[in-house]
Amino acid sequence: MHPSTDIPLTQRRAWSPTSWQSSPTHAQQVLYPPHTHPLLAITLARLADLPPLVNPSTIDTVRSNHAAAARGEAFLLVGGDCAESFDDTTDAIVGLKMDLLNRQAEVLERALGEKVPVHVTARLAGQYSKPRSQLMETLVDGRTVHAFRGHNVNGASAEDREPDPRKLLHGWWHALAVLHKLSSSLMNTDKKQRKPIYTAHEALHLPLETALTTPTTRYNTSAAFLWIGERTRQLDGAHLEYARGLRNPVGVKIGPTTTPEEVIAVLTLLSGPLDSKEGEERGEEGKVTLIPRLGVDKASIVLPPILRAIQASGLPAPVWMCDPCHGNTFAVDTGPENNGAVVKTRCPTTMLREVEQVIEVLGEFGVQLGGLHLEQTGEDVVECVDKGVLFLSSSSSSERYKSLCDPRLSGSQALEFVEKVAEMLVKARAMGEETEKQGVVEDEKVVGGVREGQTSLIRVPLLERALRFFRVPFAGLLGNA
Ligand SMILES: O=C[C@H](O)[C@H](O)COP(=O)(O)O
Ligand SMILES: C=C(OP(=O)(O)O)C(=O)O
Ligand SMILES: [Mn+2]
Repeated sequence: MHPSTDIPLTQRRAWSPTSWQSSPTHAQQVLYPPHTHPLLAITLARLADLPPLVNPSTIDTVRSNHAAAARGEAFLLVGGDCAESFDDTTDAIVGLKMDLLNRQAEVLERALGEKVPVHVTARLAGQYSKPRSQLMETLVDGRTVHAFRGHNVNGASAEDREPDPRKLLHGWWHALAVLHKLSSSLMNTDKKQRKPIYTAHEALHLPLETALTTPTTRYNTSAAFLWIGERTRQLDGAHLEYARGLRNPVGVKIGPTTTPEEVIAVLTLLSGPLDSKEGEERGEEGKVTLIPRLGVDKASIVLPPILRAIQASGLPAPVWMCDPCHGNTFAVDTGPENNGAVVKTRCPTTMLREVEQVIEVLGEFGVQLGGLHLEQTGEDVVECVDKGVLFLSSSSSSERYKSLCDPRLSGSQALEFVEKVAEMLVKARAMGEETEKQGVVEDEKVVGGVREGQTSLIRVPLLERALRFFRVPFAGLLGNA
């Protein structure tokens, strides 16, 4: 799925916001009908003329937050919808999302203390373009239509599936409205909003992202943080070519089939320099955020070779941000009461186990988890469940499954989830400190030449203790909704 045909840097052309156009777009291109191409061109030109949605100085701040997270000196919380809806650009719904993120940040801050500031980023104000497993969908009436690709592209209703370029401009205005709420809340005198909420989305729709990128200064001014999805991170592909030139910090999702070679190639590519001649700066730590989304019980198999390869590479340290959502999605049939509707769901306890496992494996390599990436909403939805059924026979419960794409944790589930993750992080950090002290003692013991020249900390004997240390009680965790 991800060919390791990396193009050596020496063969790459100079980067520009459009240099990706000479690389293959392996998957997920939006196929606009030919009759809309003139309108697409006009729309993209209009978008390129609009003012920045996010100020470059904000992007610089976020980049330094990510550098701190890569060093273990900050924690990044990212949360929001799978597919943000234009219909949710309301004061109430955006407000609920903000309240949830603020409460989660408070929980994490209380747990991690002053030495580890928590920075909050929302999948908001631009998370309007979606990759899909199947780009076309056959409806019950036999018609084949485009799959829903996010409100930037088409509508969720079967009648509105033709990609429409005008939606890109609508997306810009919705993003502006949401950003206005985010920034004006900081000015409220009641001080409920204590810290900025930055914005992020998947850099999927390359023509759009290009239009919103400043050519000389290389900022994508539509969000502070952008990520490349699991389906579009091909090493020779257009998405990574686009991302490698950005000044914004960039995330890369990594699924269970990811190899160490791929990760090293991704980090090398995104850590610059931009071409063989320029003498450009090398990317700093935290420029890249690796976002494992492995699925439960995969971390101990997939991550160790990757961590080993990174530690041996001398490349700038990435942020490690766990997405426990995308590897743990499954479909359920909701039964005859709901006309046999099949919907996607996730079990919060399974997701939590993935976070625990990722923290544990990172800890074995002396690395702290630097961030958490959740699909969530502040609303009281029923989309993820641990036990029981998703839809009860009453229509009120099916009305509470509202997601346009993947299932989200409800506000109460997401808060409880972060409370549990905070406990895990505290334990992991305590373990890390203990291991480091132990490492110093070990190092002192070897001075004198017995193992001179060996700089690695001796972690293996501590592993067993670490595993015992980690057990977090799960009982009674996260009931339905
Ligand atoms: O959010 C991620 C993807 O867009 C989503 O998981 C794809 O879902 P699908 O498999 O239903 O297309
Ligand atoms: C598409 C997404 O995830 P992934 O690329 O990990 O499947 C997402 O985060 O919405
Ligand atoms: Mn999703």
